[in-house]
Amino acid sequence: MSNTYTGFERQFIAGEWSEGSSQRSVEVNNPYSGDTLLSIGLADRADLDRAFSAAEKAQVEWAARGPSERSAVLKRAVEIFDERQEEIIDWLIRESGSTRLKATIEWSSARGITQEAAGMPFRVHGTTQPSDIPGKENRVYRGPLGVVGVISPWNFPLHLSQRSIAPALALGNAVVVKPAGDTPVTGGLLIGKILEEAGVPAGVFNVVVGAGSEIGDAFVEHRVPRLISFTGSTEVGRGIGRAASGGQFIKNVALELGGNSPFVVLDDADVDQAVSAAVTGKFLHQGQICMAINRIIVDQSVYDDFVERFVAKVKTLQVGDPGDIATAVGPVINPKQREGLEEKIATARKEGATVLLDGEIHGQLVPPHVFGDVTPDMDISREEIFGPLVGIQKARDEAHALELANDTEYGLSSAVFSGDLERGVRFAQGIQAGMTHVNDMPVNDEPHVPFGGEKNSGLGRFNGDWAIDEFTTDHWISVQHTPRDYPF
Ligand SMILES: NC(=O)C1=CN([C@@H]2O[C@H](COP(=O)(O)OP(=O)(O)OC[C@H]3O[C@@H](n4cnc5c(N)ncnc54)[C@H](O)[C@@H]3O)[C@@H](O)[C@H]2O)C=CC1
Ligand SMILES: O=C(O)c1ccc(O)c(O)c1
Repeated sequence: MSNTYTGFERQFIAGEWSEGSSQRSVEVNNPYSGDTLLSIGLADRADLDRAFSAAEKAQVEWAARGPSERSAVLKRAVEIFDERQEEIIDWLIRESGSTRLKATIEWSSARGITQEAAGMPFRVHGTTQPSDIPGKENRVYRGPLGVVGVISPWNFPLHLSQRSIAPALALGNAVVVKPAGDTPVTGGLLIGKILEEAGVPAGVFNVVVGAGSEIGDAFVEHRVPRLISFTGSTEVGRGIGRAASGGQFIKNVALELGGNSPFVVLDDADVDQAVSAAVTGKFLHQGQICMAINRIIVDQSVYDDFVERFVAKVKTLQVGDPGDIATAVGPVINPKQREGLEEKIATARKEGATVLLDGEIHGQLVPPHVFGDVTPDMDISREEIFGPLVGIQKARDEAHALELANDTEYGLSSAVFSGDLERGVRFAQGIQAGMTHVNDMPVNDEPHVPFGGEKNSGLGRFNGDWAIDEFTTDHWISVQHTPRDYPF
């Protein structure tokens, strides 16, 4: 496309692209090449206040527009996703280290939720309720919350912002988004360009790029937002939940947090199919996906066969330039994440795991590491890895496999392989998670099915009707048609 978007070095507030007012700025670097893509002056508290004030003001008129008008903006945004597909994919590769395959998947996911959201303005239903009080009519009106605050992470920055932004806007809310510092363009500013081109009114959508440490708390505690939609670590999400529900201005939260997905292979599984699912479910985006496989649990009867075939297939993965269509494993997002993975590798070795596969780390490129003879108490079993490492545990039998699968504080996604589908479903029903996939990998998302977790993986669900529930609220209005008799 000839007229690619430019001017990302600014905030998008009240329909204007303006310099951030903080003294601090952030350099955005390509995780593979190390090249500086751009430098942005960060937003300060005053910028944040301007964004929320603009959103509060613009939301009233936006909500008053008919459903077709709001839907039309989102439908135009879908067209722009199509017109600018290569531009969007290129930004995901350069800014987030996404491989071309993952960037294409993410473009499709973000486009898909935008298309799903375009139908949501027509799917908001109120109700009437009977009353025991003579002459009373009970009406329940369902409408927008007002202003929604979105805080998104760097791993699927475009989709994990858009899957909250698009439904919130469709349902008559206004939005302020704070993307992660590593991915301000794909996590927010690019969406600003797309929605601006699609005709979103000034102030209805705003992007503030700022340090979590400088504006993070102010964002969550602000008077204006009625809901904070956060995706990121459980540690940060816990604090946001406390601040949102316990601050001066109480508000709801939608939290999608960490995961520790078990991938279970039962004794009657198709081992080849399980191996293929496990390799993609572990190493797509270098494992930096909340749903990614975090633990592989294999019945002892097929353990050796699975391990041999899994390691052999992992060895064939190309590690390198994320822009090369043949690359399966690209760079991790930043040095901090790489250092964390180096620590996890050292800890796994120290705790006695058997090294089945390893390799040299070069810059942000961490090659796949596979550990065997892993036990549930090891760090690599207990913590979210968020990288191209995995431990394989041996289960005595099905009951032991389920015990191992549930031995975690998390409950986001999961998977089980069996030659008997209904056995797989019965096993899935025993897993304490928001999502389980039978004979498939745990990395799955579709715009119309409930996405979310249990336990310390978060609160709430995204997508489809579940998003409508998250981003709207009920107002009970009773109408007393005839004079009521009161006791006093
Ligand atoms: N479940 C998931 O989808 C994700 C989980 N993670 C986990 O989190 C770890 C760290 O990754 P990060 O992106 O640094 O996640 P993070 O949880 O630190 O940051 C996520 C978002 O929250 C913002 N933030 C941080 N502190 C804040 C505060 N006090 N108030 C308001 N906003 C704040 C960040 O700027 C970013 O936009 C990863 O190693 C991984 O384990 C990270 C990304 C996604
Ligand atoms: O949290 C995540 O990592 C993540 C990634 C991709 C998705 O489609 C999604 O819903 C969540």
